[in-house]
Amino acid sequence: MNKVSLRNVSKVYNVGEKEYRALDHVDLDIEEGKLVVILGPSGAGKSTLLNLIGGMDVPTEGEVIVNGENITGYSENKLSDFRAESVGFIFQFYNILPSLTVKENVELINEIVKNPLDATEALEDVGLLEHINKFPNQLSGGEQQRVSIARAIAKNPALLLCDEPTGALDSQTGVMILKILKKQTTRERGNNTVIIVTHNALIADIADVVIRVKNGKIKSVEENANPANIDEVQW
Ligand SMILES: Nc1ncnc2c1ncn2[C@@H]1O[C@H](COP(=O)(O)OP(=O)(O)OP(=O)(O)O)[C@@H](O)[C@H]1O
Repeated sequence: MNKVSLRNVSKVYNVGEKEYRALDHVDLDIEEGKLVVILGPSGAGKSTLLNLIGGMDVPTEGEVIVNGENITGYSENKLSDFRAESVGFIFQFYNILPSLTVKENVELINEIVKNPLDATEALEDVGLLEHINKFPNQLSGGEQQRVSIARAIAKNPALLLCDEPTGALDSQTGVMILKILKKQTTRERGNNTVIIVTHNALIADIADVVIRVKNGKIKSVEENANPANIDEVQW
């Protein structure tokens, strides 16, 4: 089953009299339970693609279908409900609340979704068990990023969208996070689909599917018949 389908999708930004075509008539299908990596040079349209798939932005033209729902034309409120129920985000910006402890930041998710994973378990997954009672300003940058990853994992969303999730992390911690992201796609966690935007071509080796984007167009979609073992990835 397709988790995500884009039909003839374009995104045009108008700044003054100038027009920027961030995505140009894109057609794309992504199956459920896949670990997908999107590669491409700066300005290629990768983040725009992620934003449209996650219902954070709307296309200028075309249709976006996620989980069988055609989200094109949804009102702001409906898009917000869709994001809350079905989508998890991991960004370069951590978006954690400074006045809450690590554990409380992850437990926030209990107010949004019906069947979250246990916050402590998610924090153990990302290697932060010993830091759960600290406040964010008592953590390193990489640890703060892992809190936001734990929160996204605890939500256990059908679609997990990640923009440079290992950007601030060393190779060893990055590998740990990639393993967790991969685990999200297993049947045990519900065949979730994980889409990772990255500049790190090494990460593409472990993906089930690699999508290359250039100048707002999909250049190629390749299935990896034998994804590399995550433990062998180093950068
Ligand atoms: N709000 C906006 N207004 C105008 N142009 C925009 C806007 N957002 C993105 N763009 C343009 O759309 C194009 C695609 O941007 P996008 O952020 O999707 O690229 P990207 O592939 O994610 O790049 P990077 O790897 O540098 O993050 C770029 O040329 C960018 O300047």
